[in-house]
Amino acid sequence: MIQVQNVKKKFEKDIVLADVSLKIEKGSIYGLLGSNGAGKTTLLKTIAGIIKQNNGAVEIERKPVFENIVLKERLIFIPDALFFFSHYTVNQMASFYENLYPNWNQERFVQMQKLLKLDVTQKIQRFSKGMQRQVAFWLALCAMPDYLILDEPFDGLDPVIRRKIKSWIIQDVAEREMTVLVSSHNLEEVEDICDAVGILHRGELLVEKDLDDLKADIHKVQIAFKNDVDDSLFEGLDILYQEKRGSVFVCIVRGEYQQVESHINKYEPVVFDMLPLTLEEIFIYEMEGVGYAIENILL
Ligand SMILES: Nc1ncnc2c1ncn2[C@@H]1O[C@H](COP(=O)(O)OP(=O)(O)OP(=O)(O)O)[C@@H](O)[C@H]1O
Repeated sequence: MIQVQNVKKKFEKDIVLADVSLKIEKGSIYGLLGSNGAGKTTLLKTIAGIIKQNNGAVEIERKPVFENIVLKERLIFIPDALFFFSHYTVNQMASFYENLYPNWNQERFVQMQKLLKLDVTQKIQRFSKGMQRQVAFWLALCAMPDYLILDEPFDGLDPVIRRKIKSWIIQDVAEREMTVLVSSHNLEEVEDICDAVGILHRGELLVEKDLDDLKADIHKVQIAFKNDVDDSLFEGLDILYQEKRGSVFVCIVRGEYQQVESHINKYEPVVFDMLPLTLEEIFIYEMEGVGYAIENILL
């Protein structure tokens, strides 16, 4: 488990992380979203133990991460700007990783090469940007980390490789309870893999949600009635948003599916649809609730 408690980080006088607390359960994938300059990379580097917070605590398995060599053998951070030693081939870089990470899996390295089809004798810096990113994931996943921290990880990967890498990550989470923290500007980019999402804005975590709960608990409802309905219909629902399009009411309702359904059915609607919301729509309504327009925060 990763636990961040009341973390503050300043660069000179600039407060980049104001007072951030979050918890990432073992074997889960957490998406950290936010606009440019929100503080995502700073938070990721703090959690990876690369930089030290000014205040608060960053712990993995209840131990401080900063300068913790034992923990770092089980943690990999893939930054947005990749780093490889110049002139190193994939094989040489793999040997470097093998020395650094005790759980290095050579068998997996060979298997993944068959799928990625990259030349292990090629100098990494001669590869394209997307191919270098493939190498970063390849090496990271062969180090068998218990904690994988990814900063804008999918930029520059083609859709086929992106899907393949996401499925490898999900497999490691499912099979050996790897814990993943991934940052992105883009909700759609991470919504298919994350269990929970937090939105960071100007150094503060605005909302943090478990996605299954969130999706199960919020619905778009379209209803129409033959005659006028009395106000008790809406009073009995937790409505986040409501508009009338002709004779059809369109509402965003929070609540358990069956409860909402049975409440509305009592009023004998002639049209009644309950539709799931996209994650982006859910966040738009949630963020409006706390006074922010999500369009200004995410892509
Ligand atoms: N080493 C540093 N020295 C001084 N200021 C820094 C340093 N690193 C980051 N900052 C500042 O901290 C703020 C947050 O930067 P950070 O890279 O964490 O944001 P981000 O959310 O990852 O942004 P982006 O999505 O654009 O990558 C920015 O204002 C940045 O200028």
